[in-house]
Amino acid sequence: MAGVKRPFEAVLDHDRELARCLSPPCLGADLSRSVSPSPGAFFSPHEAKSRRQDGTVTSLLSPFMPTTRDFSPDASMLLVGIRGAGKTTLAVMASTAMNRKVIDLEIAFLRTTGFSSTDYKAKYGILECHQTQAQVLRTMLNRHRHGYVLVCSWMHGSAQKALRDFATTNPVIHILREGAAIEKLLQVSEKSKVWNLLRVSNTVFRSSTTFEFLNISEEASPSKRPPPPHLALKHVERHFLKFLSSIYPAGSFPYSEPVLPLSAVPLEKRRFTYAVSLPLSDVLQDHFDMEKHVIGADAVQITVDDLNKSLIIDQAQLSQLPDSITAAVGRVRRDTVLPVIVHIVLPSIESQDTVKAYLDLLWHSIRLAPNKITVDLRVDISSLSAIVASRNRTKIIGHLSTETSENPPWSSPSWISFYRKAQELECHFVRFVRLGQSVEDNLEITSFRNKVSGIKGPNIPLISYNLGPLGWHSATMNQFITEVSPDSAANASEEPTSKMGITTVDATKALFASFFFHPLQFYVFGAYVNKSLSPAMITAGFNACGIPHRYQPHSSKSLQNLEHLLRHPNFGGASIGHPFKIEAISLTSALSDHAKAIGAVNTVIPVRHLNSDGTVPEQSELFKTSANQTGAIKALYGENTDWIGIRACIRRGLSPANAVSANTCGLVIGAGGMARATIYAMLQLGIKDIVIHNRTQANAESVVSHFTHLLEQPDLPTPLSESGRTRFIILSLDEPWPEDVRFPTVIVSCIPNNSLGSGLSPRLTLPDSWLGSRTGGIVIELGYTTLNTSLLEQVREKSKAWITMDGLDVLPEQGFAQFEFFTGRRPPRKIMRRKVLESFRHEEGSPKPEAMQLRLMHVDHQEQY
Ligand SMILES: O=C1C[C@@](O)(C(=O)O)C[C@@H](O)[C@@H]1O
Repeated sequence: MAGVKRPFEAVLDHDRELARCLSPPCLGADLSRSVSPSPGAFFSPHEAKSRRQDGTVTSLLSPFMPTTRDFSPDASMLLVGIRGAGKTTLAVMASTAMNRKVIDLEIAFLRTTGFSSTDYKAKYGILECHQTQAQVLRTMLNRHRHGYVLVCSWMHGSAQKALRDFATTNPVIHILREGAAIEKLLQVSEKSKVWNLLRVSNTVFRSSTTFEFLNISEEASPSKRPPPPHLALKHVERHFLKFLSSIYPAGSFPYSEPVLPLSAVPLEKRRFTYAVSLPLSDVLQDHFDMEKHVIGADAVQITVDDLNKSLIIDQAQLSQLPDSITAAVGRVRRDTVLPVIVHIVLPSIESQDTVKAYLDLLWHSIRLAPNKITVDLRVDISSLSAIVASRNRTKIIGHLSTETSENPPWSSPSWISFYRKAQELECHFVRFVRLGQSVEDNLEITSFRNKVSGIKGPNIPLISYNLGPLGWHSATMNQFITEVSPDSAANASEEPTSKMGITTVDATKALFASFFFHPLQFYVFGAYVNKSLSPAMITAGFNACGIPHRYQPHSSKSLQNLEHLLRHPNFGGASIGHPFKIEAISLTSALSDHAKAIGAVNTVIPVRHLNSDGTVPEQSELFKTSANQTGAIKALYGENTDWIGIRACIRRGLSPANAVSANTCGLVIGAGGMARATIYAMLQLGIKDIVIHNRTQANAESVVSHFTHLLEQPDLPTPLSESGRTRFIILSLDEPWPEDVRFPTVIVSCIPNNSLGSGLSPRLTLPDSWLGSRTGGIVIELGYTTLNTSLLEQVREKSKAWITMDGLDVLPEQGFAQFEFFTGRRPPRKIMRRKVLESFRHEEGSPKPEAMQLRLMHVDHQEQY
């Protein structure tokens, strides 16, 4: 739905009025002056005043932070921001994902008064218009507290008051866009007006909203090649849903929750997890290659170390920091699947100016809903506790770092008193780091950890280690969320500085070198896997992360003679290929819920420790006890990652116009193990009409009966529990498309297209009448031996609205999940995707070389689901 758009001049008139009402010392807003923006900024640095005439520093922001921020899953959200920020598009995305209605306040105003805001203002004057808008706003907010997405761009005082009241019970989100993008979008000749409007609106909305989301536009960056059009909106959609899921309680987005295995295991529950520390200025660089910097990391820490510099050097620079932090959090959240930590460095507590600026930045950062934020434990408890109380779902790391040679030893009681302070603040983690001064410091830290574990009160997980070369040992041995430098930094600097930390690759290599981790042997098993691309792909991942495991293909006529490989103490795990995916269940002692539901496995991992009652531990435990360890194998655990790969490709390829709704239909071709994984992926995405075509009707019937039975089970986990009226329909090619079923927008062909099985490359095409979707859809051919299948050619000829994908798209996606099971580490996605494309050798149906080149180029834009 589209909002009522006001002419741009009307927007400016309105905001000129508004600027007059704003309090001068804090904002320094004067729309009559023109400013020239600096690239990437939301407003001009020279205009924002933060130092008063008398020399005292005022608050950079007016923190508005209601403490009640525990929203119910159905709490309506209100999106506010200026025209052009993309509120309506985002509202539609949220409404589809959460199954809610959108209400545009401009339309509500028109319906209530019979006038648009502009006409009403012309007829009754500006004050009357503002009052009526505020009334409409209050009425609509009161009536629609649950189950809606509301959109509003009114900024005047009475509207702001209504926003603040609503924010005490519901999420009120300020939507921003970079100045360059708004400028381009609105095509206004006087650019300074746009920049001034942005400056004012940011200040206004920051004082009446609880959250802020930067709607990053790819076109805002002139140096970056834009992604293909069908992907541009997907990036925005994924980014926004990821942001919303950090605000709403877990489970609020049943069809878009993260499904990668490590996403379900908190960083502190795994062994050796790393937060790669990226300086704010690096993240904001135009050509910043995010993946290169986060290889092997489990979280990304944005380190804001600009406070000292800014206060001394440049007030204007300081005033830009909130915008920069917003932009950096946006980029990291959009470009990775990793949790985001914001770490603002407080250089000194002697200067009140610095502490004040520090607190302002903390208030601001909490608005961005990062997964974690650090608070410096030197700051007084009353200032920090207000921030902690407003944290919503953000976890708090009580932080203390001493980097000078006078820093107190670990035996000093001051560390213990800071730990107690963190307990009082109800921090979720404590992080203590100090410059290592002797090798003995690494031993002292162990006794310090023991001392902490004896402290009365809540047992807050402790992250503690020594910095610098003398501290590397303790940093490597720290169990979770160790701060590390990006690998690229190590490569760039020939002589590591004393403060430079270890990288994830260094740490991983050190764990293997010191026998904490052991090199293991992995396989892909199948009847004919000599040409499998998995070995090249997974090995590329191992190498990039500094992991010395080996992965090899092993073709075999049967699974029965593999026992010696599966029970070898060095066995690390295996991918299971065609035709063993169902039979491989018989090798396992326990299956994941997904593998059980699908009735097929494609991943087997060893279990080295059983529970005391002899059962296999929870999946999350396996990462800790079995990954990267040799030793006697007590059992095998079976998982299915094919559905994760198929789900990721469907999500990536479905345009917002084809977003899954109650009537979406999926068509599955085939009835083997991959067809089962596909049906399961469709159910997980909320597709409720599933049509199956298979040459042998009896096999299709058995698949349908399998899933019908599954959906009848009580206590199904979400989102399967939502699949109430799911219909399964078996159709043969000579039948017409059923009248009461929408044309399919998701088509997945699961026929193996290598020279196995049927012995045929598929020549299958669908009746033209089945391809009736006017908005096209996505067709995925799961095989990758033959890329240009008849089906893919058929839909490509039909219309550009059909997006086609093949096994070269699905293989890495399922491989990422497998890599996590095999190593307990996040996969380097681009490297693995690239390796698959580079290693591919076609059997027939040669893809044009330039087509492959194009695919390699697009690897940069592929979504991270
Ligand atoms: O289906 C496949 C392909 C595969 O078997 C291969 O040969 O690379 C690897 C499996 O993990 C995956 O499920």
